[in-house]
Amino acid sequence: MEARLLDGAALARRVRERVAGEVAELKARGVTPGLSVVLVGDDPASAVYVHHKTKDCQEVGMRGEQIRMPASTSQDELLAVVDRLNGDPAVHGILVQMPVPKQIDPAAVIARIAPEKDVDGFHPVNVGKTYIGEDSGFAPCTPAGVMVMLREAGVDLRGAEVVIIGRSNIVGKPMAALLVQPGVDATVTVCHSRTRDLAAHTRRADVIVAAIGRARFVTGDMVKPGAVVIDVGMNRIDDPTTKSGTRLVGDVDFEAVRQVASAITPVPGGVGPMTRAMLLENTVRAARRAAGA
Ligand SMILES: Nc1nc2c(c(=O)[nH]1)N[C@@H](CN(C=O)c1ccc(C(=O)N[C@@H](CCC(=O)O)C(=O)O)cc1)CN2
Repeated sequence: MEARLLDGAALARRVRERVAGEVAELKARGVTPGLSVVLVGDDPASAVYVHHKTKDCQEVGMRGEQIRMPASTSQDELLAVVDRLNGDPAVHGILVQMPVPKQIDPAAVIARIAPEKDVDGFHPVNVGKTYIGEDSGFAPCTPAGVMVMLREAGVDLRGAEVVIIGRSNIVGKPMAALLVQPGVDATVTVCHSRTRDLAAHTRRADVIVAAIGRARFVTGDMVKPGAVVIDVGMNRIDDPTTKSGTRLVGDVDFEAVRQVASAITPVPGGVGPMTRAMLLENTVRAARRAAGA
């Protein structure tokens, strides 16, 4: 039997509706949640993501601001913008779109964002809070979105074997932190490019989270029948049959794995829309905290 499709786009719509209600309540109290998104350079994919983020804000009634800076921007110039946003009470959330040009150290920029405005959840204070299960911080949007998808799909994580492929600071590591929290109680293995016999790990997984950044890396024979497969990958590959000549695929060989798994997320339309929705949720939470609500 083919796997159930976990529709991230539909779930993200529901999250946005809920956030819109929360925004309306805050506005009635005189607070308009505001997100400032900073894009340095002109990477076309990043420009599209930033445009979507500010548009999402406006659609739920929040203030969404886009700050574009040239690719030649120095680290000090970017830090000065972050400082200004840190001090602006109308800005509740700050996000610097990654990647930044090579003359800028991303860690220095992330560390400069006020933790209470770091709606990306990348600041060391928020990383620490995510690890110790302290919910006064912000969890990074992609793993937070995956947690909501698993919960809404009714996946029982207690004692489940979860194998994460990828150890990035944005996805793999925080994903592991969220899954092992008491109350979630998954048993987590984090695999990466140096893992020996990676398929031996994935084949015993009840849940696989693929976030390695390699197109169609997870093949059907790597998946235990009935496993739940979450695809975080976003890889653009050549496809002469499309108008653009390219196509977006995940880290999972979707057609093969859907024959084996019990549930699977598509790319596009899976984890990506939930990442955007969780950013709205973190921003409204930041505004609520700033208002003392
Ligand atoms: N500061 C940050 N930078 C980056 C992050 C991040 O969370 N914070 N994540 C990624 C990019 N990203 C958000 O910024 C992101 C990318 C794509 C999607 C998405 O919805 N994708 C769609 C497909 C889009 C397409 O067709 O190209 C989907 O999966 O359906 C959401 C968020 C790196 N940088």
